[in-house]
Amino acid sequence: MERILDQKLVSSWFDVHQSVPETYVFPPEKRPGKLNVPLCKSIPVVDLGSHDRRDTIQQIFKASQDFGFFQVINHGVSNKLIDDTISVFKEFHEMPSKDKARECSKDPSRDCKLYTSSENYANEEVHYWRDALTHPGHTSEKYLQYWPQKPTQYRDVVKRYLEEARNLGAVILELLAEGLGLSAEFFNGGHSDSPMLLSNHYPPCPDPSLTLGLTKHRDPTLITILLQDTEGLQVFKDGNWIGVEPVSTAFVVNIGYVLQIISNSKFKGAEHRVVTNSRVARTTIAYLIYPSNENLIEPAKALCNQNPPLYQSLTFKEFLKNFKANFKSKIDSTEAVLQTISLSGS
Ligand SMILES: O=C(O)CCC(=O)C(=O)O
Ligand SMILES: [Fe+2]
Repeated sequence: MERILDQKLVSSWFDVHQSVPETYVFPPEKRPGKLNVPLCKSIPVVDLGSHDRRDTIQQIFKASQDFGFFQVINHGVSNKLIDDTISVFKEFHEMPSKDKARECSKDPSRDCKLYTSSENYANEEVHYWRDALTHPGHTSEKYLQYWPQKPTQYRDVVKRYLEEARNLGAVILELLAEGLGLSAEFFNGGHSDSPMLLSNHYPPCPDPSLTLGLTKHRDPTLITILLQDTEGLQVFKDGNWIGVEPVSTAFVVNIGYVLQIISNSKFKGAEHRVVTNSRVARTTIAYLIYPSNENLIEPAKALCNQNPPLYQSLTFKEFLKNFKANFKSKIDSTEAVLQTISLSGS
């Protein structure tokens, strides 16, 4: 099993090919098209160090409505920790594939794991040009015992990083809650207490016009907080793809389906994708804020006074089951994910 995985990792073979293997070539209508899309200066970069809290809330609210995306700076996470974190994941993905597979095979429940393309590799028609490492975002020994021990600084750096990410997530969720007119603590607890870490790695690709790192999707999260240092992430806005500009030491935040439901569609889960490039490997680190499985996902009551609820209630576990059944990489079905629970008939 491990041997098979390590041979499939894009990072294990990308440099022995002059051209893109057939199983990675998207059909013409699904290809990324124009690669040099404009980098978007209009996706707001919000200064969390500002003392004008009302203004900060307003900026985040507007960005969440307009784009489902914003970036944050002056967030309190040190530049050194951000650099160390990016370095440790780059180093991880550059290790020999066998070592990577071994370092990620300690967890009997397979919550800590390495995979390539998507978790649905066996059933995909076309594979994505990415490898991924994921594990729960909790930092207690119960979880940490299964994390990689190579690179040697992995556990130390990633533990500190995840502690900071948790705090930052709580700050952002308070600002989002207040913007929606909910209590600042609204998202504390069950709505946000099952975070996951996901490190994506996209090796250089001989022909980026044929491949995708990730197809158009919305995240099944409450929100996602991403670290990126290289271009590649694009947002679908008003029928066009726009690039999310890497801002040094900023975090990119995007709204997921769960917040779309809870906000009764005041915020929309942002559609995004990842394109590849031929020059450098791109490594990103996502902190995915998920509810716990039994948490009830439904439009917040306070948001259903003037507007009827647009979605049925369901547990997060049920939501995920729906999500996996409806979101097939083969079809462009970001809307289909919510159709089964939509009350509006649209
Ligand atoms: O790597 C990126 O830039 C984005 C990754 C992403 O969208 C995801 O993991 O859901
Ligand atoms: Fe995503």
